[in-house]
Amino acid sequence: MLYKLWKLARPSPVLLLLTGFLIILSAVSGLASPWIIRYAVDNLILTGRVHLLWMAAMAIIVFSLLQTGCTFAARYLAEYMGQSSLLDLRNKLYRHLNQLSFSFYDSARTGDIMSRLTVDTNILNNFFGFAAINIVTNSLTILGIIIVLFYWNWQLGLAFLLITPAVVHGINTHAGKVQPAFSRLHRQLGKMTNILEESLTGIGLVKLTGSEAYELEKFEQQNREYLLTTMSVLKISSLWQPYVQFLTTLGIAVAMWSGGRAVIEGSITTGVLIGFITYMGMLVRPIRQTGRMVNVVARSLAAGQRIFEVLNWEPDIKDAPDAYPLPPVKGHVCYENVSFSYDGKNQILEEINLTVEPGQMVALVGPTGAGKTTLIHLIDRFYDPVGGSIKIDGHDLKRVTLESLRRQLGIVLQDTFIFNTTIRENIAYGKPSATNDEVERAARLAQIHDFIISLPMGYDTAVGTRGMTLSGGERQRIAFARVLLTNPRLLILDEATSELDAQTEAALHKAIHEVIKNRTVIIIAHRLWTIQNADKILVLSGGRIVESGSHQELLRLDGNYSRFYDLFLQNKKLPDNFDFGGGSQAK
Ligand SMILES: Nc1ncnc2c1ncn2[C@@H]1O[C@H](COP(=O)(O)OP(=O)(O)OP(=O)(O)O)[C@@H](O)[C@H]1O
Repeated sequence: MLYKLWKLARPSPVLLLLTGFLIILSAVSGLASPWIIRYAVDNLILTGRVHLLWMAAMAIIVFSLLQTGCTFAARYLAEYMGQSSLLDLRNKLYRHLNQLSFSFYDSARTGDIMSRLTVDTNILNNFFGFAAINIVTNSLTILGIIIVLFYWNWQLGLAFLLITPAVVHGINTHAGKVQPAFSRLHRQLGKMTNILEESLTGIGLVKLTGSEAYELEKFEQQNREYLLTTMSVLKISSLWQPYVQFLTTLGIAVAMWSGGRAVIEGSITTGVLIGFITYMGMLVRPIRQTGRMVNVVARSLAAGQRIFEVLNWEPDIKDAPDAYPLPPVKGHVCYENVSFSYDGKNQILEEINLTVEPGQMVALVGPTGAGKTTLIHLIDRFYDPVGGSIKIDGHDLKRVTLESLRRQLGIVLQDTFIFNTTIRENIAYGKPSATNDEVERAARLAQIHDFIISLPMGYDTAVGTRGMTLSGGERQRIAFARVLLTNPRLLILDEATSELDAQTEAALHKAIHEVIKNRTVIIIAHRLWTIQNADKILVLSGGRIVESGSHQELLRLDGNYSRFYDLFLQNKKLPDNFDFGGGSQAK
């Protein structure tokens, strides 16, 4: 995992070398002070050369300044390298998430994904910058101190080494417990973010159903779990600091005892003992920090694992190796024996055969759950059929590039997505280069221009999260304008089912009328107007086409459609639960 993280970071070799050099300089200058103290005690203080003491004091200050400068520069460079890598990583993750198939998001937990992209990358932030530099600096400092101690007096060095097994054992135990604990912590955070994300997205439903208390309880429970998990992590990491403090004090006591005797016996000088004890004191910070860094590394490994999991998710639907761009679409669509299942068990569509000629409008009608939306999501390749094939102008969709296909399709779904930005940007979403005139022309055709200019800020009006400040009819007409701007030859529409007032209904019809002109249109029809004007109507039930023909042909057939149409005339709306005679849904 560490190697994978290293490969991910790909730091610049020049900056890396420079940082390494600065770290070594910082560690060496940090080691200088006790050495100077030893010299000053033995050669200046005990010999009474007071007038030279200022030089020793100055030397300590100079080395300390050097250490400060080098540490600053090394940290800054390491942070710069770390942040640059993270910038790339976040972009890479986001690009990857965009490439994943639509089906992935059917079951994915958005909160969890967001937490991986933000929290986990932020944890790596510590690892690449501050942890990496601390680990290297501390290791060098500890090694340097050990070398100096042995060089001064190997017996005293050995006394120091007495505490080493306890330190190593401590770090090991610490690391073994800390990593799983942090993995638990991250999972818990993902769960909490998920609950938050879902309840805020569905805040309307939460309020309408008076479920605030229920949502609060769910959140509080996860929040409590998070606290418990955090406490278990803190218990492990809090023990570490006092443990190291005790060990080093133990080392100092041993040094005092055996070193003091050595001074009295004359085998070492007073300066050596004082220098030795100063070094021992200096050890507390790097050892303690190394333990803390074990935490950071453990957290980073857990975070890295979750990030690599994202990068390993493969899109189900991607370009074939020999995929070619779909030539400009004329609008001929052909479904040949298409069948589909979401889970490999329940057939949602069976043996669908359908041909749409360029410029035709085909309406799909059928009860809820019949498979209408699924059928149109096979054209945009949100899903691929499990049997049969779909062709546009004779090109099998699996052979053309996704980008060229989707760029040429215009799709307006029932639950239109509106971004939290201005109306202008929402309309220009599929074509950011569009001029103001183009945006306005599209809005006029979609019968929404007059409404937009009646707003105080006109096209620059911000529409709130998911277009909350707009009505359903207005949102849909903005979506029409968005599609008109890209001028697609093939248009797929899912008409709104909701009841609209007469004026909005009329505006929407006029908009649809403009939108469908000179295009091939496949429309999931919920309204009388649309059905009557369709060149062909397909009645879908239980995943099969049970009747097909023009409105008049189907009425003459006097079958399910005509019964359904009579009902429709009475209700002014398609009855969702009408039995079209296609049997029960295949599920
Ligand atoms: N992402 C999915 N994963 C699994 N099953 C799904 C998925 N989407 C839809 N289904 C199931 O597939 C069947 C057909 O759904 P589909 O949305 O295509 O019907 P529809 O005719 O468009 O219905 P409606 O008119 O209510 O929108 C339904 O039984 C539905 O539960």
